[in-house]
Amino acid sequence: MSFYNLSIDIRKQKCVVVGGGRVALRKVRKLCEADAHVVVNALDYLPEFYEKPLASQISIEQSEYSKELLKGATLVFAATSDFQLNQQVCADAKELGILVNSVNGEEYGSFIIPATYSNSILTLAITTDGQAPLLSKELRKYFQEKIENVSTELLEEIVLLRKEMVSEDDEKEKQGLEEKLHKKIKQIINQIERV
Ligand SMILES: C[C@@]1(CC(=O)O)c2cc3[nH]c(cc4nc(cc5[nH]c(cc(n2)[C@H]1CCC(=O)O)[C@@](C)(CC(=O)O)[C@@H]5CCC(=O)O)C(CC(=O)O)=C4CCC(=O)O)c(CCC(=O)O)c3CC(=O)O
Ligand SMILES: NC(=O)C1=CN([C@@H]2O[C@H](COP(=O)(O)OP(=O)(O)OC[C@H]3O[C@@H](n4cnc5c(N)ncnc54)[C@H](O)[C@@H]3O)[C@@H](O)[C@H]2O)C=CC1
Repeated sequence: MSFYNLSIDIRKQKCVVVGGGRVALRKVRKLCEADAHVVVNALDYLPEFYEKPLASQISIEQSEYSKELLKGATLVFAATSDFQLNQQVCADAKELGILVNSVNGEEYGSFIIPATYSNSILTLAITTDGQAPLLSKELRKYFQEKIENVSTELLEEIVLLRKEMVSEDDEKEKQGLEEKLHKKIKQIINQIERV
């Protein structure tokens, strides 16, 4: 199967995660990092769900699953250990026209989650189109270590330089800024290669 990748602005959007275990927790944490409005539905939860700061960022619906819970959601996650229930959540979300992720694999939901690492400017995302999640995780760790070494100041300089370049009308000046930009990018690559 081939996928189309995107980065979505999910701030304040309702996202429903069905499940209260280890995998659900991982999906919830990532959604909170992106400032989503996270509703978690399960009968029992790992203690981490009740710990701060996570507890104050999510709404816990401690009840049996019902399709009603999905209404108005932008994204849904079927993340329980009950395969049948996950299938039901996927079917309900699809019926409501909502994109859904299934922890049972790429063939059941409509999207999958890559292994990611983000600093303020750079985001690394690795996926195997569902075929080898552990490989995604281990490569994420490998590249994360390299990217963590990149200086924030240098990244910020690049962002500024790019802004200047885009708003510069004089062609010659623009070219000069582009050359500077390429030099800074080369410095970034050198920093990555040093690790
Ligand atoms: C399709 C997908 C759907 C989705 O969840 O979106 C999916 C599916 C499945 N994962 C399974 C197992 C494991 N998944 C992990 C870890 C991660 N899994 C993630 C994503 C994805 N997993 C999507 C595809 C991503 C891609 O394209 O590569 C990561 C990257 C992102 C995240 O979850 O946030 C996160 C690493 C985060 C990080 O550290 O960066 C580990 C390791 C661990 O937990 O430490 C194991 C155990 C080792 C193993 O089994 O390989 C199983 C079998 C379950 C069973 O045994 O029943 C299935 C179902 C199946 O394959 O049938
Ligand atoms: N996609 C991924 O990244 C991964 C997926 N998995 C899959 O995800 C599943 C969940 O794994 P974990 O979170 O580690 O399990 P877990 O045992 O920690 O949590 C399971 C959760 O499902 C809930 N649940 C189970 N049956 C339910 C029901 N009938 N109604 C309501 N809630 C119910 C439980 O209350 C619990 O909160 C595994 O069974 C496995 O198939 C496992 C590892 C990684």
